[in-house]
Amino acid sequence: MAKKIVLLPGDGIGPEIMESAVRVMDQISKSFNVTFSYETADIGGVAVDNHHTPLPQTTIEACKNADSILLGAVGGPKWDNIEVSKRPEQGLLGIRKALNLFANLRPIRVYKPLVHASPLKSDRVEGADILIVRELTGGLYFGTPRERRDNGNTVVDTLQYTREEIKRIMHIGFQSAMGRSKKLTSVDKANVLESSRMWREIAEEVSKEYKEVELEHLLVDAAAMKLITEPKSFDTIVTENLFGDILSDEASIIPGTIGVLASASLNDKSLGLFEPIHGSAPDIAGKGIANPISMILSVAMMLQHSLSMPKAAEVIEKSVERALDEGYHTGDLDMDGKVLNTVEMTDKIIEFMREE
Ligand SMILES: NC(=O)c1ccc[n+]([C@@H]2O[C@H](COP(=O)([O-])OP(=O)(O)OC[C@H]3O[C@@H](n4cnc5c(N)ncnc54)[C@H](O)[C@@H]3O)[C@@H](O)[C@H]2O)c1
Ligand SMILES: CC(C)[C@H](C(=O)O)[C@@H](O)C(=O)O
Ligand SMILES: [Mg+2]
Repeated sequence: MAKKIVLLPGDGIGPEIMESAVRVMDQISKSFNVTFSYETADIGGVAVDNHHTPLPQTTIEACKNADSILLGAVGGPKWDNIEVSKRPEQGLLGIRKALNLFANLRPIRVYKPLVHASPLKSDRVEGADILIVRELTGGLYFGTPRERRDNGNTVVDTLQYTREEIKRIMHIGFQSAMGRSKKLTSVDKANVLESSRMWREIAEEVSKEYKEVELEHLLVDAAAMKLITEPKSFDTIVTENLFGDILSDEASIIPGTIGVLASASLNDKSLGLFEPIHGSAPDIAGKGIANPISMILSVAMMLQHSLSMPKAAEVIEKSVERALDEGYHTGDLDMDGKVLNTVEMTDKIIEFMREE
């Protein structure tokens, strides 16, 4: 039976790179003799324009009935000054919450050809391979109250976590570390925040169930520094929502561009949403020059984590690596070789997929 994939292209470069994703899926379909059926739905700014809301009910329903979901990106200057409930980002936060996608996996791998694309010294980044496990449905992003008070002169955001929310993401962190090199760094701000002190307590508690995993705690400010100075000292990182957001963009310095970083957002069933970690890149949208690799590797993560097709995921990863290895890249990467646009880069990757 056909696997039902919901496509949420969104805004800015979202639709441009989603086109690459679908072409890659079509190639997988041919090579592995599987059928995918696609349903495209609106989210973010385009949904505000078409439906007056960044997350139409029809989009939520389509996602709930899907085998898997691919998302491009949301947001852009056009919608920056509209009322908060209509901001495109609310669509993304809303779908994460509606589907209970609490576990966000953000791998950072330095493919060999990217070693020289990084602004960091080559010997520091060569071989770096990190997985950031970001809690995605709690913390400052969702706590209430969140409001202006005192005639707009005071503002409140709330950082709230339940024990259960911390425990379940901690298990994902330990399980991920078990499948890697069995080292887990839990990042918090326990010298200041009560939420972080509870986070640390729970990390210790859960660690008793994973005796083989070496657990270390690191304060987020020090983690931010060490990520750049000693990226290879990290393996798996588990952290709360906001810290994970910031650290994962920072980590894009390691491979040299945010345009190659993909992510998986999973719930406790098998449903997942797969998307680049970057945004809608308004500065390059419409120019056809966006790096499609973040989106193409999101397809690979979907095949691996949600559709039980690890071999197909591997074919994609190998082809991406080969394209970079042969010097083909988009303009966001500072490396030798040939600069291609989005469509040409996708063509190259698909050409190599056919040869796998
Ligand atoms: N998941 C998401 O949908 C998501 C994530 C982050 C930001 N946003 C939204 O996107 C909008 C723009 O945000 P921003 O500019 O701060 O961050 P951004 O990630 O969109 O862009 C940051 C920089 O990275 C570059 N970049 C990003 N993706 C690229 C790619 N695939 N290829 C080449 N270059 C790429 C951009 O050109 C820009 O210079 C905002 O509205 C923001 O809220 C959405
Ligand atoms: C657009 C925004 C809501 C989102 C986040 O902060 O989670 C983005 O930055 C991300 O990293 O996916
Ligand atoms: Mg972010």
